[in-house]
Amino acid sequence: MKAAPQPPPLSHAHHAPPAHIRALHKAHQKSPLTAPTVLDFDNLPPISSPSFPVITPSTISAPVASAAFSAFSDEHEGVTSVESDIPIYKVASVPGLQVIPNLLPPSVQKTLLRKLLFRDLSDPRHKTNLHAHYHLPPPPPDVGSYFESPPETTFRALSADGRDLPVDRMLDKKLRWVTLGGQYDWTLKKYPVDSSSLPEFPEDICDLVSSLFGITSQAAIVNIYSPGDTLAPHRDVSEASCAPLVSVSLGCEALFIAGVGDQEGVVVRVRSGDAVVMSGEARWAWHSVPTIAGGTCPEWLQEWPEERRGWMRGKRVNLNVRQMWD
Ligand SMILES: O=C(O)CCC(=O)C(=O)O
Ligand SMILES: [Fe+2]
Repeated sequence: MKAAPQPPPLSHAHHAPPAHIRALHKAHQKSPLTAPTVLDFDNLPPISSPSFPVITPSTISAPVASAAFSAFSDEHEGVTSVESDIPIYKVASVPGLQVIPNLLPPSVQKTLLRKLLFRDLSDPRHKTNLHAHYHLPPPPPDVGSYFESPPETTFRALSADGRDLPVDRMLDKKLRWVTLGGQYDWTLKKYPVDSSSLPEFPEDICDLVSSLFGITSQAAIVNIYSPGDTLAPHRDVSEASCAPLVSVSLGCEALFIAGVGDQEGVVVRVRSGDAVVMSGEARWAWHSVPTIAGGTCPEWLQEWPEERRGWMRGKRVNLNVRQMWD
């Protein structure tokens, strides 16, 4: 019998990416989304072509997706029902890598953004990249979120010689990530040992992810990118579970690279509402984001949020969900 797969040892978090993934990343830092090396699910080659890059062995059924979306929806954005089953594509060259293009309907994307950026970002237990450098008191209850903070709001630097951070600059430039639930320590590259002090993972997001993908969300990184930003090649190996890693893209388009071991990697064009699942062998794949493309936010999302019109036009938000243990 084949032994059950095991997560790699924690020391793997400190391994350097292989040269071929670094080269692929570098080659796509300036390349257009339409480069011939890019796998684009809106422009797949004809299915008869001998090197057809994907297989579609399964779907998320329309009733399952509809139930998941309607449970998640809020009155503000309304409910959308799903008419047909949603295909899950397996990328033939990277075993275990799955892409579900166009999974989340617009109303669900807007609801998700509001939960992440209005609600969860306002909860000081979910840390951001800024907490190490600034006092970040939660927005007062009558204000509700940082997006509604008056423009004169500033955050005090922790160091005596640091400059204060105005709320505009915080939202437009400096905010790079928020961690939900299990608070990943980026310096030590691990999760805290004492889980009793962790904030709960938001229940509604956990329910959405578990009904669509069957994983138990225990930690997430919400990455907030601007055009021109990149994410260097890495592997997510700090979790003690082999459960798949689920990644949802919102806003501007990007290129996403993934490759297992020394096998050739793939470059996928990801759009707002797409999900990428790294399962099986690909759970420990090297991956990176070499390009975030400005001017590619879908039109219906460009003015979001109404409290700060146009913010989303220049952003890509990625929700990266993990199960830390079984
Ligand atoms: O932004 C993405 O698509 C990937 C993010 C990622 O790999 C991570 O947060 O570990
Ligand atoms: Fe990652």
